[in-house]
Amino acid sequence: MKRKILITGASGFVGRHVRTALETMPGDAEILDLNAAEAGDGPDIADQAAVEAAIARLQPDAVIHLAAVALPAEARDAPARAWAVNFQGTLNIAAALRAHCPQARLIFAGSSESYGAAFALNEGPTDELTPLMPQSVYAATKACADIALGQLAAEGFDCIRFRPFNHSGPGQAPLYVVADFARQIAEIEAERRAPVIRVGNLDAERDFLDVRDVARAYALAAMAGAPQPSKPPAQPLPHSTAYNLASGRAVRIGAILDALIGMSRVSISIETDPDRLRPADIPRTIGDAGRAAAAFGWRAEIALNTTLADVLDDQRRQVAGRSD
Ligand SMILES: C[C@H]1O[C@H](OP(=O)(O)OP(=O)(O)OC[C@H]2O[C@@H](n3cnc4c(=O)[nH]c(N)nc43)[C@H](O)[C@@H]2O)[C@@H](O)[C@@H](O)C1=O
Repeated sequence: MKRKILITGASGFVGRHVRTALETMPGDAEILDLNAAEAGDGPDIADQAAVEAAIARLQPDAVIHLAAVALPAEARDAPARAWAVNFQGTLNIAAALRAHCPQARLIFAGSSESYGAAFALNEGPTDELTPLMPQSVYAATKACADIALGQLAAEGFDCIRFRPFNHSGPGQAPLYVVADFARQIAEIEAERRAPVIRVGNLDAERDFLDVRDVARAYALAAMAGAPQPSKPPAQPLPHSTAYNLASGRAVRIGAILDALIGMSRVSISIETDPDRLRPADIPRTIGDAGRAAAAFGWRAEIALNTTLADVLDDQRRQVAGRSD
């Protein structure tokens, strides 16, 4: 029997990698794409009736819920929309599952940003028992959805709350730091921009992952417990639990910039752009992903230099493909 996996936000950056992860994983997944299954762009997840109708009709075994206002700056500029999508939208999906497919599992893409000010409480890696102390609108919407799902999980709802740390990879929009720097370098190499790269806060330190490692965690969680014909059943995941997805080490944004410039064939100077500095930027994030390792054997596998090289190549291809 195929396991029906519904992905919200399937056509987004992470969604495309989740689809690939599911397709290459043992077990038999039928991928349902909420975007493609519906007319146009699919139901607005903030629209409860539309979400309910879609879930009642599709009857998924698991939902990987990725659809979100994912850019912190966008959430800051349109907070009502960010709350409607990230918080109310998540509750809508949970409510629809409970009403129409109570056996289904919800996999929630939360965020390390939810820990916010609490990162400063820890010297070393932050684990899942650290309080959520969000500092931005984006982080608050994700933290509240995480807490609300934790409450439903305590009542027996099958829900896995992931808290992924920063992740990058091919296909990421050049609005996020790695793809942003890579895009500027690719444009400089193509002589479409002066050899000056514009940057924000280079002193921030982040625990970076490759999106393909994150996508594998979501796919594993969706497939766990699914029958696998020629193998023993996958280790069932403990329910009702939050999991960090992290590498366990922090890298200075300045080091990411240096590594990307080091991969380039041109000479580039650096200029701080005050518009890229944020009102409240967490100085340092490091995650402890020991719980995910113990529960289902997940570890970050792809080296940061591989991610950076792949993102730079991806941006070079995109810049070369542009006619302007
Ligand atoms: C975990 C979290 O991860 C993402 O949110 P983000 O952390 O805001 O991502 P970012 O790549 O824009 O910033 C990372 C760091 O890099 C610094 N930084 C310096 N200079 C530039 C710069 O020039 N551009 C950008 N974008 N950032 C810069 C910036 O100040 C920050 O400290 C989302 O996926 C979100 O959905 C999510 O959940």
